[in-house]
Amino acid sequence: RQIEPGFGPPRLRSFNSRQQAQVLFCNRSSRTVQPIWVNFQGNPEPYPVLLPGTGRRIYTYHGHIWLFREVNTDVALTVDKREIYIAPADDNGQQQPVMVNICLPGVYYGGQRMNFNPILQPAVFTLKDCCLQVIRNLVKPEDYRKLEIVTSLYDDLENRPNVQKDLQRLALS
Ligand SMILES: CC(=O)N[C@@H](C)C(=S)N1C[C@H](O)C[C@H]1C(=S)NCc1ccc(-c2scnc2C)cc1
Repeated sequence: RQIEPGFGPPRLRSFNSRQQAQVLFCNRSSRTVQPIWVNFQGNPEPYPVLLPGTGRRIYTYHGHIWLFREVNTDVALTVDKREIYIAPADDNGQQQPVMVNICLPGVYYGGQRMNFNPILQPAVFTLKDCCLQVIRNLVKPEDYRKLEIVTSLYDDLENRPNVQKDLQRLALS
């Protein structure tokens, strides 16, 4: 990826292909998922949420970039083990939609081993990440430092998932 001189860091952005693609967003997780479209300027645009276990047939375009987050917490979900999803070119106009299986990290839903009770699949967060998510849900940020825990965990709690931070990281990867 060549870095354009003087235009700041590279940005991940959707390609304006105008080639329509029909996909099926499938929320195979126990969380409420917010699809986020990375627009042509590289800015994240949130779309309507999908409740746990629901799907929705949507129109997007070849080369458009999506990522999926738990609503309110921004916890990252994955599609085929990846953080971003790029809508595929339409296979010569056969309009059968492409499945987009949105799962918690570490859960893979696809290939031959389709597990038909996907919602029960265990998430693969570390115990620490699970605990940080729970504490962030219970404690207001201004109260984190009242908790009698090792100070390094204050930083971990304050270092909550963030879409902009992840887009910058993904642009460099
Ligand atoms: C020229 C162009 O590409 N414009 C963008 C704004 C368009 S038309 N986009 C960007 C993404 O590729 C999706 C596409 C739009 S806005 N498609 C309509 C649409 C509307 C709602 C949804 C969603 S996502 C979760 N629930 C719904 C209803 C998905 C797609």
